[in-house]
Amino acid sequence: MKMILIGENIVKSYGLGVEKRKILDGVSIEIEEGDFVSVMGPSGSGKSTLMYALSGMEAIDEGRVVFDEGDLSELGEDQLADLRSIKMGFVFQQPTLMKNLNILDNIILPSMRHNRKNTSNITEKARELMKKVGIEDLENRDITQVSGGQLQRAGICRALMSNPKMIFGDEPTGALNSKSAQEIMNILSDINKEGTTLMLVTHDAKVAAQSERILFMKDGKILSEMRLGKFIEEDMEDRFKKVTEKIQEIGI
Ligand SMILES: Nc1ncnc2c1ncn2[C@@H]1O[C@H](COP(=O)(O)OP(=O)(O)OP(=O)(O)O)[C@@H](O)[C@H]1O
Repeated sequence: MKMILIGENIVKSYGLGVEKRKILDGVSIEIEEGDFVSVMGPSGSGKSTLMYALSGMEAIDEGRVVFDEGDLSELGEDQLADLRSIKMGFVFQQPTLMKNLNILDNIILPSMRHNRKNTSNITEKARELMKKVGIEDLENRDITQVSGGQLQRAGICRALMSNPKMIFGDEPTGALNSKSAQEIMNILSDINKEGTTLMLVTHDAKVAAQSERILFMKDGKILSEMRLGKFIEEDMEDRFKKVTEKIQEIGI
């Protein structure tokens, strides 16, 4: 299987002089195309920083990141921005949508940067995605007129507009009630089943239990890894138990 993402010995510090703190302390990671990886760990352990380092959002101090066979250190800022907007998709806890635009326009806005001429194709694609995630009737709504779960669905549509190879999710279900959270997880799982690689940072054992692999981080290092294999709904209870036991065992 082809590796979509390789991180080798990543070191990243924040701050200067006596304030300098190592946030990633020699992290190595390999993610196969089509994989679904969750990252768990205590608050401040470096999970989000790892995600930003792997997606080229944050420069690293040492080590190497290779995404889709390209070394990120060889790319300039503009090339990195292009890579992120074409081959990667991002879903955050709270989607950052524009208040003065309706849901549809928010979804298509980032795609206009690359494809100004073909707006009808872009709109068609956005409507197709909105249908897929069940918000097709909300395109004219203001972002203040929809629920948190609906807003997150719009965020997912926006992330999928460029058919990215990989989706990075930083607590994508963190702000949602458990029903909406599971609905978002079902959407993300379906996207993964269709071949998109998925990496999620989460505090939620139920979310992590639905992934194929879990990386457990502490103090800027990957402490251990759990391989759960492809998610099967019937195994949820077992998987959840395994994850919670591991969390207790390693004390995170
Ligand atoms: N831009 C920054 N400048 C300085 N320090 C930062 C910066 N971003 C993150 N940090 C610090 O790095 C550490 C790791 O942050 P990070 O967000 O990666 O942790 P996390 O494991 O994702 O935590 P959480 O679960 O709370 O989101 C924290 O102590 C944080 O305060």
